[in-house]
Amino acid sequence: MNNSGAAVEVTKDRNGIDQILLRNPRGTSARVSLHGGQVLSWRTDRGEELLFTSSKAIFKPPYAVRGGIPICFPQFGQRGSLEQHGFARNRTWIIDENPPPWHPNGSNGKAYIDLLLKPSEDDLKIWPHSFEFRLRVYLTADGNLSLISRIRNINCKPFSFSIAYHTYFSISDISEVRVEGLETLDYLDNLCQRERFTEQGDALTFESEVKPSNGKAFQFSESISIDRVYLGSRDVVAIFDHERKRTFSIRKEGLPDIGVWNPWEKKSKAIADFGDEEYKQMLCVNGAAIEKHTHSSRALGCPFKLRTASNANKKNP
Ligand SMILES: O=P(O)(O)OC[C@H]1O[C@H](O)[C@H](O)[C@@H](O)[C@@H]1O
Repeated sequence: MNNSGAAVEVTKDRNGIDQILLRNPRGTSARVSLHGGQVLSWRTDRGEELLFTSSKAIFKPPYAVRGGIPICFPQFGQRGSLEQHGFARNRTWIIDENPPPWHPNGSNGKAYIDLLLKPSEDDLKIWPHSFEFRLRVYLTADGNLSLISRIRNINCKPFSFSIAYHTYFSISDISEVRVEGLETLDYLDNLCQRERFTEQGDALTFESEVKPSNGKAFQFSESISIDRVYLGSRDVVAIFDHERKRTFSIRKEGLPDIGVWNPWEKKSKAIADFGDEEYKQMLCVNGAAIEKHTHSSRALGCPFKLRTASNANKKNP
């Protein structure tokens, strides 16, 4: 516990993997696993969980955890030669015991942890670029959850990568939510071989079937799903959950794009990773950068920041 009342505790999960519990002075908490450097939980001071995790999630390698905030790196989706979403979500990260300092007073009231990932020799065989990935996860004094990533190029040879914070938000029901901030943007539809379309609606809703943008029928019957990457989006996107009267505001920096995914698709491969109809209780809205380059320098790269706030963290007046 530091003098502002913020606490950081390292414990082991039931598979013996270290996890870090962050708690801010008002009782908001977050849990981060070294498996994947993945945030698995973000709770209000009343104990309400704000992130979704599947009841079928497996919390140990070689499985990626279905829920929380997987870090997709060095590849987001299938745009590259690696396995889907890259390997970072499947590796064991370490805690940096001597993290770089915050700017003066920057850590006030914050509960935070710095994690590091460096490639193993096996990683270098499939992706021959030396890097150090530094992830800082923190809870602010008012309960917002923030992630900041910096990628350092270690051997000076420039490389490209993509990155995403694949955030599984917990929602009441997919038909009860709307997403604002994506209006008029162009997006790539993964359900149409990444063809480019322009968002027409005022806000994104899921009340009825979301068809592939080219209007063609799904290849499966009964398919309802969304899987898009919105390009060059505004830095604030909001999810409104009408039934729970809850709003999530997602503020990103250094991340030009936003992925939106819900596998409401009865025959989607991912469906097997969810309990009965559980996929209706989550929506992934992912701050992403589908194309980034490092320069030939060992300097820390520009930060990728994601801050999520929820009105569920606000005290009742
Ligand atoms: O099943 P996973 O590898 O965790 O991926 C889950 C989903 O991630 C992203 O949102 C992709 O755009 C989807 O196509 C993919 O299905």
